[in-house]
Amino acid sequence: MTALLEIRGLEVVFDGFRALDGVDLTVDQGELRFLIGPNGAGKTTLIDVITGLTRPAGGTVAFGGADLVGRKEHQIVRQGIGRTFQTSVVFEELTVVENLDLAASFRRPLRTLLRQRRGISDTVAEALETIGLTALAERPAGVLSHGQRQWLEIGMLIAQRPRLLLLDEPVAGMSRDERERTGELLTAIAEDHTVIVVEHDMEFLRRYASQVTVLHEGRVLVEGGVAEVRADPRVQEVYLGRNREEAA
Ligand SMILES: Nc1ncnc2c1ncn2[C@@H]1O[C@H](COP(=O)(O)OP(=O)(O)OP(=O)(O)O)[C@@H](O)[C@H]1O
Repeated sequence: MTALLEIRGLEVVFDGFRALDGVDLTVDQGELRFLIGPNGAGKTTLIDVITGLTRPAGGTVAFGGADLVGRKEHQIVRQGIGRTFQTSVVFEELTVVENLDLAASFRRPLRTLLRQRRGISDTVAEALETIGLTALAERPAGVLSHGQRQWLEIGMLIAQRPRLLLLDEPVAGMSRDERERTGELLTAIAEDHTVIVVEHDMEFLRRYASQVTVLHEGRVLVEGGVAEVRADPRVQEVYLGRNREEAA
């Protein structure tokens, strides 16, 4: 496998506090990697550095061989990195398909955009099918349930055809059924994308993760297969401590 993302010695300092303290992370092309860690471990900060929102004090972030440090957010999006945010980016008054179309359009020249207005592009149709919202395509996004809205956001990312997707707590606030559907969605997406998922939900992790990186106090504590990571005493201590019985 080839490394798509190679992070070395990453450091982020906020007012003297080291939020990331020498993080190394390699994610191969086609991988589905889960990133976990207790509150304040640095997970969101790491995603923020990869996407250009936060500038590191030191270290390198190579994506497809090119260094991303110092690039602007929109340049990084154009390089092929898409992320979800904790806050929604869906336009409620637009339909599901219009939201997808808008997301897809950012790479298309204006002429193509106008031509394709009359029908759904293949990219949008594919995204719609992947997220399972075809039946709701013409409904305004404002009527969607919390789970459906999260899937739409994932669909909007896919429609931009990224090489790397970064998903920040995709099952937060979801019902059991929605979690299950999200797990299946992630598995499907991971077949042809590289995906990094930040997730707190241990049950979700147990069911859908294979490779896991555990962050703790701004460093990588442990990395490996999900079973191995869950069984690691250091992980149990810092992360699963409060769920030790469940983790056993
Ligand atoms: N802009 C900022 N200014 C100062 N400190 C910050 C800033 N952003 C994050 N931090 C601090 O950096 C540390 C890492 O935060 P981060 O949000 O990356 O953790 P996390 O692993 O995503 O946690 P959570 O699971 O709670 O989302 C925390 O102690 C946080 O308070």
